[in-house]
Amino acid sequence: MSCGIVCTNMGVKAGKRIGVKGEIAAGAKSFVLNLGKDQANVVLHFNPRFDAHGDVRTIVCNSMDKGEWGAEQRESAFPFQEGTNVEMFITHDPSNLTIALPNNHQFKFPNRLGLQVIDFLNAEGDFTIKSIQLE
Ligand SMILES: C=CCO[C@@H]1O[C@H](CO)[C@@H](O[C@@H]2O[C@H](CO)[C@H](O)[C@H](OCc3cn(-c4n[nH]c(N)n4)nn3)[C@H]2O)[C@H](O)[C@H]1NC(C)=O
Repeated sequence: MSCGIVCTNMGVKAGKRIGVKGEIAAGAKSFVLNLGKDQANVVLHFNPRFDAHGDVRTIVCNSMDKGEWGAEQRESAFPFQEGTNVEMFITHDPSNLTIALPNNHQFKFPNRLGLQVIDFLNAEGDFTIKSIQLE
């Protein structure tokens, strides 16, 4: 069950950019941004783990298709600090999502669902969204 913000009907087409600004809680263990069609069809589950599920200062990404998790992808960069504000940008095309992080870190995650339009976004865990930009 989501306890953070939930956006639906966003209508973000390929090539458009989603900007998310928010605050990472002091003492954060983990937070999640899910983007996709809906809660069960997630093209990007973005999960920075400060210390959670056995991962320390690791970004874990995955997808969910009709409620089923895909294969995890771990990123080496971890440009996050507990108790700070952060801004991230996500764009997508038919093949990939591109995630732009602080300190000019950027990585790609495959668009496994072939999603053309991102309608859904939710945040969970130790992160409070302050603003969302659709550009
Ligand atoms: C080593 C054998 C078991 O593997 C582990 O299995 C765990 C359970 O499936 C994996 O954690 C899940 O990984 C998923 C992505 O693949 C999701 O991150 C899942 O959490 C879903 C979730 C968390 N949250 C959340 N709400 N609030 C916070 N802080 N987090 N909301 N949704 C996590 O519980 C975890 O990533 C996985 N670890 C490895 C190394 O594979």
